Amino acid sequence: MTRPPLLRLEGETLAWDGAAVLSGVSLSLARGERLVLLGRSGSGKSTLLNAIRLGLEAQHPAPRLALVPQDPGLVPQLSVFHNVWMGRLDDHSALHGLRVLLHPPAAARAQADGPIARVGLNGFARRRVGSLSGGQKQRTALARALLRGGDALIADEPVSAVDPRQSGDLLEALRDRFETMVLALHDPARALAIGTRIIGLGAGRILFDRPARELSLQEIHALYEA
Ligand SMILES: Nc1ncnc2c1ncn2[C@@H]1O[C@H](COP(=O)(O)OP(=O)(O)OP(=O)(O)O)[C@@H](O)[C@H]1O
Repeated sequence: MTRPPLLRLEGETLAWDGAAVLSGVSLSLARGERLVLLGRSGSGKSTLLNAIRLGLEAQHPAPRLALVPQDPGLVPQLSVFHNVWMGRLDDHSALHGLRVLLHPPAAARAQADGPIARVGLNGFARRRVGSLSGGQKQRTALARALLRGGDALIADEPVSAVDPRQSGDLLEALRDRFETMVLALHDPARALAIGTRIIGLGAGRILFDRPARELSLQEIHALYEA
């Protein structure tokens, strides 16, 4: 028996302050898909990602989501551990969360160690996030998502600040953790390597929505030309 899609959008117009960014947006998202959004800067990748997130959050029951926004919303004054552990804050009462943040117990530190190591931040758990490089901050946000887990990951250019070798490894870590992913990426080769399905955006609409295995790099590069 096929399971119903997690989300279906039908002929939607996505707009900010009344100005349409994307028109005629129709898509469905099934469990197990790794959907990658590609397009030039300003083509609407974040806008579509946001609409997908809102659509998923409106479901009953809503799937558990892990989010990696473009601005990852880390707290610079707090340590890597604290920021990573915040991925689980809503799993506990506010009081328990505060207690862990004030006096992290060994068990909480141990839970965060795996994701911190997986993103290559071994030995950084006690470092203040404000003292990290851009790529290290981005990896902290990825560790937070890995610790959180969930039914789907929604991530906006989650590896834009790390070098190409690391970015492939980090995307694999996300793939191993999340059955379903929706990613905005700016690297077509990475998109083809990680995605099961690619949506190309341009001219205020979805230009194509196709299985990754059917797409060539040349077809994707056309999105960025002229
Ligand atoms: N919060 C917002 N408020 C108003 N307009 C916005 C907002 N976010 C995006 N836009 C507008 O929507 C359009 C598409 O932006 P969006 O961020 O979705 O593109 P993108 O493809 O993700 O770009 P980039 O690759 O540069 O991140 C742009 O014209 C942008 O100015």
